[in-house]
Amino acid sequence: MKGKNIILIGFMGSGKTSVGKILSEKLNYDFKDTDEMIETLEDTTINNIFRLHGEEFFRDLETTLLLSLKDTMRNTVLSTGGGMPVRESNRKILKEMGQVVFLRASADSILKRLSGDTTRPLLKNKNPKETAERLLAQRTPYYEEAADVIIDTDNKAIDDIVGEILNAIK
Ligand SMILES: Nc1ncnc2c1ncn2[C@@H]1O[C@H](COP(=O)(O)OP(=O)(O)OP(=O)(O)O)[C@@H](O)[C@H]1O
Ligand SMILES: O=C(O)C1=C[C@@H](O)[C@@H](O)[C@H](O)C1
Ligand SMILES: [Mg+2]
Repeated sequence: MKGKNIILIGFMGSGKTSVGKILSEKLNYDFKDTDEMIETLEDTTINNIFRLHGEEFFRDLETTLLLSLKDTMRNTVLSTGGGMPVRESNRKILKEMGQVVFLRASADSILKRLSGDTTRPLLKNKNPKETAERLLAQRTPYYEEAADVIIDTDNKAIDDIVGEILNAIK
C-alpha cells in the first residue's frame, strides 16, 4: 500500500463520507472529513459559508486545511469535499498524502441519493439535474487524474464498496 492514508474523492453523493467512516473502522484508522472539519473550524455550516462568503472563500478554506494536514496525517481515511480535486495544487497534495480512491457515481445515482438534500449549496437551485450533469462532466477528468484506484458505486451497497476498496488497496 502506497503511504499510510486513504483519500476518498468523488462527486457530491458518491459516498465519500458514508464509505469513509466504515472503511476507517475496518482498517482501524482514524477518520477525517474535510467538510466536517471546515464546519467545525468555522463554527458554521457549509451552506452559511457559501451564502456569506461565496464559493472561492470555501475553496481557500479547503486548500488551507489540506496544507495543514499534509505533513502530519497518518493512518487516516480522509473523505474530501466533492470539489477538492478541482484545484491542481490540491490534486498534487492529495496524491502525496496517500492512496487516492475515486468513488465514481452516475448523475442519476447522485440525484437519487441527494433528492431532498438541503445541505449542498451547489445543488440548491431550480435545476439540480443540469448542474450535477455539467459539474460531473467538468470534474471527471480531475477525479480520474488524481485517482490511484477507481471504484464504481452505482447500484452497490456501502458495505460492498468498502469491501472493494479493501481488495483494491491490498
Ligand atoms: N452506495 C450507496 N448506495 C445508496 N446510498 C448511498 C450510497 N452512497 C451514499 N449514499 C447516500 O447518499 C447520501 C450522500 O452520501 P455521502 O454524504 O456519503 O456523500 P459524499 O460523497 O460524502 O458527498 P459530499 O461530497 O457532498 O460530501 C447519503 O444519504 C448516503 O446514505
Ligand atoms: O462538490 C462540491 O463542490 C461540494 C461538495 C461538498 O462535499 C461540499 O464540499 C460543498 O457542498 C461543495
Ligand atoms: Mg461528504
